[in-house]
Amino acid sequence: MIDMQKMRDYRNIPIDKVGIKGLRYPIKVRDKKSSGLQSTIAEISMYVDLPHQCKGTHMSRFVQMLHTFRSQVSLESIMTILENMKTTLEATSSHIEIIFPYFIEKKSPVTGSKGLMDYTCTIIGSSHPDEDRDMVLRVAVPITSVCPCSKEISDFGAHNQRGEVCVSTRFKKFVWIEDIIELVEHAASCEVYSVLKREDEKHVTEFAYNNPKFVEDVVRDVGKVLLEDDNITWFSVSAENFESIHNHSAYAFIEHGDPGIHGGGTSH
Ligand SMILES: Nc1nc2c(ncn2[C@@H]2O[C@H](COP(=O)(O)OP(=O)(O)OP(=O)(O)O)[C@@H](O)[C@H]2O)c(=O)[nH]1
Repeated sequence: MIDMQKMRDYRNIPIDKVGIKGLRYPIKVRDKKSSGLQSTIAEISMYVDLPHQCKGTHMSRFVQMLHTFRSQVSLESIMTILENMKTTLEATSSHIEIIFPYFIEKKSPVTGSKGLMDYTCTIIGSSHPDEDRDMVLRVAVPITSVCPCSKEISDFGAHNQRGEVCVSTRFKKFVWIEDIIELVEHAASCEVYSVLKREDEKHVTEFAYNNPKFVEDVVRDVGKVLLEDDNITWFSVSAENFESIHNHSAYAFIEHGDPGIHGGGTSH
């Protein structure tokens, strides 16, 4: 059978990233609360570089290789997967993006009603020639925000909305997803819950009203804590409020630290 991918290409153009995108796959992620592993379904993209003289990469090998890891796909195994990708695909660099919902059981603030909150997390890893590696963990956290300006100028009420804060980090040791979520939720006007009874709803409404925040306040409050954390070598924080009085969002972004030679391109 002819192997098209193995044929020669004459255009003299190397390819930076080629591979598979959006493959759904079960993974396990370390769960701080249970001290065990949480099973979830990820959407995985895997790429390698391709030299100018090669016509095509071998797409089937990405999936075959991933399958050898099966339920071992996790934060800890990513670097091994990246190295395996380079060997299996005969490449000099490899790149993986894993997007998954991470679930945390939360109790409502007054009645203690339990429900699962989902947080979208992304792990971006890459391996380059000479063992040069990079990994970014990104966590998106929904929040409630009350506008300080609206509260100040209005005779009663203040506009409030759901927002999303995205924290991306490069780090020396392991980082718990739960710790990033907690940090962001503390910086919000109020955190978001999946279950709220009427007593809870009264509490979160008043709590948020007493704690108004601009998007600027949120990114600064999150950034201040990350700056004090020795384990974090680089971070970015974005806050987007889906404004209830506009048909556009309010947005703020900060980035700090050394993103390494790979730049801050994976920031938000
Ligand atoms: N490179 C490349 N492959 C594609 C493209 N579209 C489909 N394919 C894949 O080509 C694959 C088959 O090629 P290979 O992965 O090289 O399969 P193979 O030659 O049987 O496997 P090896 O012997 O391991 O190289 C199929 O899985 C298709 O999904 C494309 O645009 N580019």
